[in-house]
Amino acid sequence: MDENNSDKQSRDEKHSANNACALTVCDLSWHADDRVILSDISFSLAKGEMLGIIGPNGAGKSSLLRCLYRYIKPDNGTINLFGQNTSYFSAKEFARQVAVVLQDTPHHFELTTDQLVAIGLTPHKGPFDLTTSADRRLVADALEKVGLTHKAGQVYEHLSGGEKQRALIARAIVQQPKLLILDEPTNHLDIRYQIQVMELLREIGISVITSIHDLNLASAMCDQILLLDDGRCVAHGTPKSVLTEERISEVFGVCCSTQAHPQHGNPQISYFYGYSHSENAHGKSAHDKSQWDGIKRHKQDED
Ligand SMILES: Nc1ncnc2c1ncn2[C@@H]1O[C@H](COP(=O)(O)OP(=O)(O)OP(=O)(O)O)[C@@H](O)[C@H]1O
Repeated sequence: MDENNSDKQSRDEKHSANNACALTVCDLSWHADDRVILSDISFSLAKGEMLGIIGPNGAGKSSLLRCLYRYIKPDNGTINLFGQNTSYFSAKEFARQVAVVLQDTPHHFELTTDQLVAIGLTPHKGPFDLTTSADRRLVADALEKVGLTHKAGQVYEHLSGGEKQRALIARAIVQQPKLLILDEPTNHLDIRYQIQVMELLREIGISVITSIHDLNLASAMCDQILLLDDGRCVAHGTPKSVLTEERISEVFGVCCSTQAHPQHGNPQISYFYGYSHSENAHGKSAHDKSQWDGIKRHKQDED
């Protein structure tokens, strides 16, 4: 009897551990054209947390996201969502659980913004289901969240780049996913909407994985950061643990200094201009820390 109880307890503990962990990626690798693009990537993401994927151009950020949303099939590795291997999900089940916002989206011709946002309802509807007042409310609420209520009836193609981006995020909200994956969602946005969109993504309360180039925005908004370089995970952890001067200099080939942000306390990065490596992160020689330290001391002396 005792043994059964302890078995049950350990099963329950395992179950709740799985539930707390929204996504687990284990040993993921992918190659294309005889070249390794992603190599042995492993990480996990807790329920409700935001993970920022950062790294230089060509590091593999979009490729990793494509594996996660099943656009490409990795050669090796597993991706579990709330303890279930996503490769076994039907397309509809996957769409109920995972929403994706990409940089380049196909043309949506003459759809109005609210019609585009309503597409997010599709995985939850049968082929003959009619639009309900609850559906309309979901769409209206999502448009309000992204500040586009006044554009509801406007043709989506006529929106600005930033408005289109926010409309796509509204569509993802309407989809009510458990995991939201975004590829550089702040690209087209002015600074106000960059902050607003990232804050909105945090407020939704679901697990979010986003690639992002702005390291300061990632530092301010992400719970966890995964730093990729040449298809490998160089570091994974809190912004404070990942965004060190040495690592940023080494991976991105720039000279920088960090200090705690006065509001949130995570690293705020200042870049020194005119000192970047001429070669990119993959081709550059080993990071010469003393060189960067010398430059920083020199700049400080000058000031
Ligand atoms: N289908 C493919 N076939 C061949 N090579 C590919 C393919 N997809 C990606 N790559 C290569 O993999 C590398 C990583 O590309 P990826 O788009 O994932 O990088 P990224 O980190 O998102 O870059 P960026 O910051 O520039 O958007 C690049 O060198 C790219 O050319």
